[in-house]
Amino acid sequence: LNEKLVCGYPLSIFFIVVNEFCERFSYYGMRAVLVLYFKYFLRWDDDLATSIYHTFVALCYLTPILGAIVADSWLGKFKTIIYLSIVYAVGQVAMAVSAIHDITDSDRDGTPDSMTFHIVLSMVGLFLIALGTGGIKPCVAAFGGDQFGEHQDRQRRTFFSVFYLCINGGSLLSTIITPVLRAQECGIYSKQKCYSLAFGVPAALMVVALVVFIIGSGMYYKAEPQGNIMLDVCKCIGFAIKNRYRHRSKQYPKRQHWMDWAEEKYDKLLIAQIKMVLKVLFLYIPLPMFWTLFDQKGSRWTLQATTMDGNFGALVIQPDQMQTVNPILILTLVPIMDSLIYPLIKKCGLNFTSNFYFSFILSNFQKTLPTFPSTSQSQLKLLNMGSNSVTVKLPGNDALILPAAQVYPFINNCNTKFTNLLPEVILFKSATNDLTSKPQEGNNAIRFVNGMKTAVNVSTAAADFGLIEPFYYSNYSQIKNGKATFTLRSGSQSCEYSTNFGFGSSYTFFIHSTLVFGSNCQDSVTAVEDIKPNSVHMALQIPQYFFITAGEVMFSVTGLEFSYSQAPSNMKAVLQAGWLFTVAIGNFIVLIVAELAKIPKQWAEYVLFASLLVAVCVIFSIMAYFYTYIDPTEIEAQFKKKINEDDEDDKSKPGKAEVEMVKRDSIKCHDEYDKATQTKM
Ligand SMILES: C[C@H](N)C(=O)N[C@@H](CCCCN)C(=O)O
Repeated sequence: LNEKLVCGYPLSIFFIVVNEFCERFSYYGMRAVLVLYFKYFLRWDDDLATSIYHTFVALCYLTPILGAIVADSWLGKFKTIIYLSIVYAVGQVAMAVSAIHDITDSDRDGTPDSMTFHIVLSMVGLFLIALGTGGIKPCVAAFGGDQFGEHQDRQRRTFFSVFYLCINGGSLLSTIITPVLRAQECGIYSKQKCYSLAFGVPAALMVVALVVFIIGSGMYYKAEPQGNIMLDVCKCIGFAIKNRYRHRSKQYPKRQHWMDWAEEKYDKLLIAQIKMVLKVLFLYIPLPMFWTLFDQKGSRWTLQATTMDGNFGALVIQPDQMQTVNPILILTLVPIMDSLIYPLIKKCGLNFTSNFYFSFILSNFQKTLPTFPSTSQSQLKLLNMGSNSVTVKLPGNDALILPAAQVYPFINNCNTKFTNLLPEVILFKSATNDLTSKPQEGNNAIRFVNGMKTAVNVSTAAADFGLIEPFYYSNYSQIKNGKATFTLRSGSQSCEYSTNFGFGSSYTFFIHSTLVFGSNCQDSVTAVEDIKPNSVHMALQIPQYFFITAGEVMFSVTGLEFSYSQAPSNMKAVLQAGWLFTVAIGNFIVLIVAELAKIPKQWAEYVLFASLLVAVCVIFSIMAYFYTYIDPTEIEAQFKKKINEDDEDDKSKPGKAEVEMVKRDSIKCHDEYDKATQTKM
């Protein structure tokens, strides 16, 4: 093993933890902005964005099985990590390139002309990333563990804690940084949200991760591939099922466990080890439901944050930055749990690792959208541009008093004819480009109506509304939250109008006919709220993050330890892959619900998930209650002792010992065992 020690730790593990930090930065940084990239760059709806996001996450947790097989039976962990990291980095670069809108923006209007190119490239990129990140996942942690000798148990445990903190450190930094990069504007011909930079930095970090890992190359202990234990396990289970089926008639005596039907061909130790694994895998059945809720942080919760108010005083939080709450809480909760809560619970005589906990999603809902006309209706807006109130009578409706400089939104059936309106009342039918949904990414959609008899030019530092003809209105422009000052210009004369914006609102500003340029035009513009600003604060997501993270600390960290401690020595990787597989299933459940169930109300979907988790928790508690802890090392030692004793006996029986030797090695040499038993017959 590694000779170079620093403070009692092999020097090589420093390269491994730095590699993990950079790799997790790369993964979580890209993941943080992914759903917004789908929605705002590829222009997918919420359900499609959520589905593709969860398909990707599910794929990331299916590929560990592939990585474990390649590493164990062919390349070894070191080479597998190197090769798959290259695939991973290429995938990240493909994502960054796919987000450059200028590549296909031949008319230079800021939107890609061939969306297919961007979709195909980003899907290829995501596939390569899933292959890379999932493939190396079971290898990196195990490779780190391999660097410690038998006598370094304490150091190995500390390594795994530091490893988990590195995961969350990388995740924390990247979920702060990449949303900031995404919010920047960049481009060659036109400026757009900088998704290419938000994906480019994670790509660079993956290259750094690879380089750091290669630098440590000379210092690692590289265990040789041990043969494919996963294949052996599958073959043994397959044989047991086949053999049980062949001997289904009542004339054959029953065996204690169905796996015992593999005894004719397979070693008793392997069978005992498989029984241990199956026992744990059975306990895993309810687990995917936790991941179903947990992994919605990156999809539904981020989309929910886009409709919320992110103003934290001195700090304005981007919707995707809310995901940082999870690693911040992990970094604070894990030390608190480890040093305070767990020892306290232990003192009370409870075995904590046997308990799994759950969290509920506290969903908050908001209604800041107005009632929009149905397909059989149209929307009218009445604007009194005069200086006195007027009474308006619309056919089939009561007379209404419309105060000066006020707008009245009115929904009616398309066929109604309006006549005899007072000349100072402007009647305009909402144009097809009226907003019917919240403006993108917490921005405000603003337009102007010119009630003057002369054309007016309106602009701000961020947007130009152009020249608005008399009694016409401009197109919408996106304005960020905070104070905005609009300059209204007619010929050489101008005046300024300032107002404050929140998040996600839409306003129509009416320029009065009475406006006098050169004076203060603050009182000559009326703001009419078409869509209310986001009224629910993003801080309300913090409790739901707290609960889900508390669940993660108690469930994920203890679950990992549980999987490791209950796995036979040669099947630790098998169970790690099984554990990660539950994450994949969890993401498939979101996929099924988002795509197939199509629950119209978001709150109903949240309630469904929370109820399912409660039900699963009850079932899981019952299963956990009946689970009896085992000590795999003890069981394996007993088997080995028995084999040694049998060996001693067999030495005195010439001929038989040779056959039994072959039988013992049958995990790897089934064919030899078959031949040996045939010879014996
Ligand atoms: C960042 C997050 N708190 C974390 O620690 N993630 C772990 C486990 C993820 C399991 C399912 N998404 C990681 O290895 O990234």
